[in-house]
Amino acid sequence: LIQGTRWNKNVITYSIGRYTRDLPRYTVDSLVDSAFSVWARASGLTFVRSHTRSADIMVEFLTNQHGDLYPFDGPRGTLAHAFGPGLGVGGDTHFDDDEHWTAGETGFNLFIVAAHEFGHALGLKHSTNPESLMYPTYKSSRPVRGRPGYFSRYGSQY
Ligand SMILES: COc1ccc(S(=O)(=O)[C@H](CC(=O)O)C(F)F)cc1
Ligand SMILES: [Zn+2]
Ligand SMILES: [Zn+2]
Repeated sequence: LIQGTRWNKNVITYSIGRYTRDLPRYTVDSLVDSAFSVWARASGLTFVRSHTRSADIMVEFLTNQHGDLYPFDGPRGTLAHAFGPGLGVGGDTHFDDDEHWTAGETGFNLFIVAAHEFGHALGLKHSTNPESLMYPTYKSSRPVRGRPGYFSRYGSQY
């Protein structure tokens, strides 16, 4: 959402608030951590998990009206949103809990969506390159035999 700025520090804290019931908490923790590590490798920033609401990036699963100007829309449609860097709501990343969140190929893959949203939380806008993590639309890519899978392609890029 409010985008185009950058964090003015290299160590950024994040905290996970409300979880989804679609996945075990430790799975959400690990997918969120992996999504941050994509950007840590790409940017040299350090992301540190905190358990307080004073963290820079609050990560939460929410539905419909949830206290900001961007209510979610039930299943499908908007999957998530993130505010650009800044104090308070800056960096906060919300996932629509009316989606079915998964760690695999069905539903919406939390790692893929989180990695995209955290790009926005770092101030990045969309890319026109369909291969890019910041491409505007979600696609669940089933790795085709012989072609690198979604993850390994990104892995090689960062
Ligand atoms: C690949 O990651 C995403 C793609 C598309 C979305 S979205 O369909 O929720 C998009 C929000 C966004 O680009 O972050 C839409 F405008 F709402 C979120 C994550
Ligand atoms: Zn929100
Ligand atoms: Zn986006």
